[in-house]
Amino acid sequence: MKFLIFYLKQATNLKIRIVKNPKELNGTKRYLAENLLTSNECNSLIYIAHLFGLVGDGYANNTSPHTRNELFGGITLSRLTFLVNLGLIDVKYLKIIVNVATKAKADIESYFNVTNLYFSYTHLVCRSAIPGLQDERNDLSHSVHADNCNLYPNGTCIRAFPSYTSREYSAIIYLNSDITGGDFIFVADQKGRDVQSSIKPECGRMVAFSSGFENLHAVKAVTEGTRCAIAVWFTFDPTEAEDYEYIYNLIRNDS
Ligand SMILES: O=C(O)CCC(=O)C(=O)O
Ligand SMILES: [Fe+2]
Repeated sequence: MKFLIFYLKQATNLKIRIVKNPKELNGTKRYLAENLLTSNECNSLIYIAHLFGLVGDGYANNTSPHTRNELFGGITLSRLTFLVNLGLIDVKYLKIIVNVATKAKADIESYFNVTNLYFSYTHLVCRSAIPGLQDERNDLSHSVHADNCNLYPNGTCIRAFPSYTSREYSAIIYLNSDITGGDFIFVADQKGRDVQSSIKPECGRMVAFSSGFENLHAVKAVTEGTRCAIAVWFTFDPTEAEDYEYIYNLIRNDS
């Protein structure tokens, strides 16, 4: 038993490993890392997403914001905090998300040599293939886009509303691989034909990148199963920051 506890403690402090640099991913300001989460942590978050995830949460209640062949749902950090405060979810699940988001922030600051990033949005999100709607699919799960600008057919990307203009860096940390499809791709064109690199979701794997036009990306169709991830965006603008201080206090008071 003692050994098991020791092992679990060790496991949650896995050292992040950078496995691909921008060159290996065929672009700039992007990298791939492993070991952000243990398999226990991934399973815990998938459990919470299944139990409490709302279809459309985090997408202004739109159940299929990107493709009608999949259902999107999840839990935003603010709703999770609300449910913890109500006593409906154990604070340990909130801790896992806050820990991984905090690790991702530190890793991104160190990799890109920047300081003073703030969390701007944290979201546990799953996308599920809708059975019966998968035959001859040739759409993407998430079409080609940049995270902080609006991409236009003439190839320009304008940093203006309705895109999230304050986002500077993006991190997607994957929770599972038991799906068909769902690869994340960096692309050089709007149609997503010129793929620069592609990443298979896997528990604890993180793709991190600057949120601008230099990092056009998309998600390939998920044709079987449910693909879950934690998406975190970072900003330099404190007025756009999520209230992590409140959440840190909530966690601290619990332990
Ligand atoms: O889930 C992913 O792999 C990427 C999602 C994404 O690009 C986004 O939400 O902006
Ligand atoms: Fe994105």
